[in-house]
Amino acid sequence: MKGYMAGMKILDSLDNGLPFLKMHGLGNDFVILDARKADVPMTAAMAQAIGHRYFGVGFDQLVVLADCDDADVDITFWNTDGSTAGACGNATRCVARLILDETGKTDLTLRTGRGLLSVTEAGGGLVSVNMGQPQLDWQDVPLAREVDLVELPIEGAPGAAGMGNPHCVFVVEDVESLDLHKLGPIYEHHELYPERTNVEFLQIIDRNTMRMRVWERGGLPTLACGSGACASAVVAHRKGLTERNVTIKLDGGDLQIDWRDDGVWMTGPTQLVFSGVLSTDFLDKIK
Ligand SMILES: N[C@@H](CCC[C@H](N)C(=O)O)C(=O)O
Repeated sequence: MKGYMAGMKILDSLDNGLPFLKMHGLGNDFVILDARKADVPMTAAMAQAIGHRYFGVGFDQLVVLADCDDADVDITFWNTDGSTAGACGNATRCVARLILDETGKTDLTLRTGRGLLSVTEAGGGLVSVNMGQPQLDWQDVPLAREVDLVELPIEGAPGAAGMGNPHCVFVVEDVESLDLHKLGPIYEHHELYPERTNVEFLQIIDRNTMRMRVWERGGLPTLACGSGACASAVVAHRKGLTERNVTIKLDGGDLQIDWRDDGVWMTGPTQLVFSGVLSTDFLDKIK
């Protein structure tokens, strides 16, 4: 420990602590741990403890980076309830920004639970990620049984799509008036979704623009959800409401989504906020 904190005994536990980065993509915020050089064992209980906004650092998702043979980096996503997710679009962009800067490359391949994702530097501080083709078979979302994915047998006839994680997408008249804390948990735990689901509410502005609010699986509304924006663009297009290329206006800002022949491309900004160190004292207590 250097500088004015040198000699403060309690701060010794930072010297051998665990470094992390705090980033966000449109206010969807992440703690990023780098397990490429040193092992970072993670458990559901540790993720919950680090994610606590008062007793920990706080995040919407915890992201662990690891080495792998077939991509620039392997990424695992944890939710605040200690569950893991196969996809997280905003965190994928944030990690992409780190690796683009670290390597000096303009194109990357990232491994996530969804498989290999292509990334490209989009200029102006933006990053584009190909989130892959949407999963449009009921078993892949997954849903509990075979139903019409464009009009689910749920009041309001939402649509379903998988992006490596499940999504339930409602189209509504007035998205601002919705009480996400009331509605979110009802649909997150709907019996049609055996692995629970992320829940998106869309208001169509025109054929290339939508407003979206989200309740994420894991039990919280977030300011943005990249995979949710991709799933929403897919559902809205399949319902005949929008073109394949849309601007999605989220609470934290705008994402560009383009459903092309090779997959759903998502383009948006990222922000590195700060770096820190989890103290050994804290880590000993949460292990
Ligand atoms: N914020 C994310 C999605 C994170 C995972 C999600 N909560 C899940 O459990 O599937 C995004 O930007 O995609």
